[in-house]
Amino acid sequence: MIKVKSRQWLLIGIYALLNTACTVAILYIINMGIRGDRQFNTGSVGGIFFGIVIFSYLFNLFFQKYTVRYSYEFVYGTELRLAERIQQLTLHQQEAIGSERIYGVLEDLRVFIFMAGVVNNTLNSLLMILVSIMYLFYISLTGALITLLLIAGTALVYFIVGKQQAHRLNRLRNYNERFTKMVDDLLQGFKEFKISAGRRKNFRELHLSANRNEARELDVLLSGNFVGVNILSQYGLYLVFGAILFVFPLFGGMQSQQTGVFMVVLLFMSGPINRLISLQHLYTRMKVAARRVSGFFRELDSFLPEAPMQTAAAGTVNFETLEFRDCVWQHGEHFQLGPMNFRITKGEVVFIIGGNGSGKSTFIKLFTGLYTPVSGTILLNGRKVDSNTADYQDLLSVVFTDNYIFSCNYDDYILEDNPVYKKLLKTMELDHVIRDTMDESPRRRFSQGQRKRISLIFSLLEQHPLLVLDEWAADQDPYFRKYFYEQLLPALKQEGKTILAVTHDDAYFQYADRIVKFEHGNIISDIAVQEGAQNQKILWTN
Ligand SMILES: Nc1ncnc2c1ncn2[C@@H]1O[C@H](COP(=O)(O)OP(=O)(O)OP(=O)(O)O)[C@@H](O)[C@H]1O
Repeated sequence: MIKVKSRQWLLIGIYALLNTACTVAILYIINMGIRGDRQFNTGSVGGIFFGIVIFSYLFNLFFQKYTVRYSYEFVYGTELRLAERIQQLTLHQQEAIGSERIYGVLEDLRVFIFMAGVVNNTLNSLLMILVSIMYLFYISLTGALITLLLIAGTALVYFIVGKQQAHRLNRLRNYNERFTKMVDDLLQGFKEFKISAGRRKNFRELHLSANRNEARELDVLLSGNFVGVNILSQYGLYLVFGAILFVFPLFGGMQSQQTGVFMVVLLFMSGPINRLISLQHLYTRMKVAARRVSGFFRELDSFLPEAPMQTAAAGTVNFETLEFRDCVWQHGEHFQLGPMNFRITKGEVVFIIGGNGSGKSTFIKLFTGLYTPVSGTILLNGRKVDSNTADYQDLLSVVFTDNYIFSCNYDDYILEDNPVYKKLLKTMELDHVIRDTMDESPRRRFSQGQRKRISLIFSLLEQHPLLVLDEWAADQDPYFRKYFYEQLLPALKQEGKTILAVTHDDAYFQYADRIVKFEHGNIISDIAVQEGAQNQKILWTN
């Protein structure tokens, strides 16, 4: 997931070498100074000392700022890449993934903010340990081997414990993902919880508490294990001291002066070792996060559709007819739409009707290219096209049943001082509710019927030839519903719009040119409404 380029490896290598050289030189000069070495009491050594300190400071500053930038670019860049990939998914794929996984990945990503600190501390500590060990070998081969053996043993314990910890951490992340879904329920279903004490109790006691209790225990266990291993390594270091002080002399050991220097070096080493140990939980968290994030991206990659074919009339689509031939869509094994044939011609008003669950909304998603047919062909102006292309979708404006109003304007039209927008506010009888043309004015809380009217206004501002409405009038009051069917739809038709509308309003069926009826995922009738029928109510029968 994190790719380090050869240029970056080179920079890390140069940094590691130079930084170690500087640190060794600084410590060497201090050591000599402490020992009161005469030759170091000269101005030139002082100059060298301050020179190295300033150079080392500036060099570290540069490198650490570089790694900080790299970490943040990685986190923020991956967030952008994630949003881009999600937008590339089909609706069906997005429905399959679920929002909690996406929130989970965003949370996983945040741990990489600490990447710069982890890399810098790890590099510095490892180098200091390496230099110290080399020095230990210089003082005493056997003593250094014992120390190395104990360090290797500790590293092995860490490796084994780290593996178990990673497994537990992964389970913890799964609990937290489920928790995100519950928070979603808590907020989205606030009203439903508020009106039922039993539901609230069950949510808290059977679901939320169980989830949080198990997650807490896992977290306690994880942190406890990390603390345990940290303490173990600290005491392991005391054991090395003990071995050098008490056991080693029994076998001939080192001379007392050597032992003193050896202990000083060991004490010096304990700093970087403890630093590495304290970073252990971050290593594990990053490892788990990296695995989860890259696994998620692999899943998204496997979803990515093949590059869509260009539409026949790319860029210059002039809508005349749209035809679905033998098209099929399946919701898993539960529901199949089609094989169905459907055609709509410029200027037509077609009503889609049928019982609940007959497949009307599924058809709308197929018609708008949100679902691509598993078989069959789509013909635009008589030429075969893919429906999941921008060219195709630029033909359409849609208001879904569960319409969503964005928190700001992501469209190409401008609302402010737009005379068409002003006129549409009047037409939809919203001018007394939305009194100005500010962009944020239509984005506050409205009634369901008002939200639908705002969405219809936005759809009309897109100025696309085909208007698709899924049960748009269902939330309108009787007066406005009548106005919609009797005046608005005919006016839009007159303007040249082609309209496909899902409806249950049988009182207004006469305002369509054609009525297409769905049953069990199939079109069972496609009937043209007789000319002049507008003056009489059509009674729809099976
Ligand atoms: N995302 C989905 N995943 C699985 N099954 C689905 C999905 N969406 C719809 N279905 C199923 O497909 C069938 C048709 O649903 P659809 O929403 O198209 O019906 P509809 O005719 O619009 O009904 P209504 O009038 O109630 O809105 C139903 O059985 C529904 O359970």
